Amino acid sequence: MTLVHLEDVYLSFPVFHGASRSLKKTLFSRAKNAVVAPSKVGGNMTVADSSSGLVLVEALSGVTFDIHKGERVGLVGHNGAGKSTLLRVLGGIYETGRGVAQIEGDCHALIDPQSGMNPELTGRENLYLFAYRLGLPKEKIPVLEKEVEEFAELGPFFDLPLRLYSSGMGIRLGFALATIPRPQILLMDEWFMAGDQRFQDKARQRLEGMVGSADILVITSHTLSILREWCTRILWMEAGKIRMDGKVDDVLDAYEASLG
Ligand SMILES: Nc1ncnc2c1ncn2[C@@H]1O[C@H](COP(=O)(O)OP(=O)(O)OP(=O)(O)O)[C@@H](O)[C@H]1O
Repeated sequence: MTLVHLEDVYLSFPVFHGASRSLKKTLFSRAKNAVVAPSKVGGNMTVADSSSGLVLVEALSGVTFDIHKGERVGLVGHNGAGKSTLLRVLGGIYETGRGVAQIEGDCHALIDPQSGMNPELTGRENLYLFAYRLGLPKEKIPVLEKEVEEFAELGPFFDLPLRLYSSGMGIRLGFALATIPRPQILLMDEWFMAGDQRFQDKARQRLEGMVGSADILVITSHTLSILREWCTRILWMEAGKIRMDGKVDDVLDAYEASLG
């Protein structure tokens, strides 16, 4: 069974510059519980302990939803609404502070195209490392090697260390590697689609194959046309909470209207 079940999930981050005078002034000038009113950027800030002055940002605040097999869910919301944090909770990268996060099924997160890559190794060696981590059988590697080399189009740079790559070259290789698995639950951050226009077109084709074979997709994006095309359901997040959850056109129309 493939399923995502979140129940009353909370996650806060400590603010290490919480001691700054101007921030304290802002927080303590509010009501007794010192909560900064929801703004159009970031999660709410609270003073967790007034004696130490520990300040927390509430990235997720009482998030509850289920996602079932066959659903393609888009996350929208202002900057700092909690979309990437939610994606990281689903991917098991962050533990929840409170609440239940139940993820049933093999899950793969496309969040940072270069995560897990070693800058001292060549593109080809990074491919071997990636295949080893995935536990792929040895006989599959030559086929993958050809596929990645052709897709990334790095020419002689494929056999040079990653530290010599431009950022776009790093993205090409990272993308080619990260799109090898065929998970049941696919999590995707929009940064993943960076790269030059020609590469984006190729990348899109490759992604479509990956998305098509996944049982569940969760994608964050500020590009609403992508969400309208790829999703069956939208979660609109605001300051760590779900503001609206429903059909693509209903939610995106309301979201667009709120942008003014
Ligand atoms: N590692 C971290 N340490 C401290 N605060 C964090 C951290 N990650 C996120 N936050 C805070 O949590 C809140 C939610 O951030 P998140 O990155 O999830 O937002 P987002 O909706 O993905 O934003 P964007 O659209 O700008 O990418 C923000 O207020 C942010 O400042």
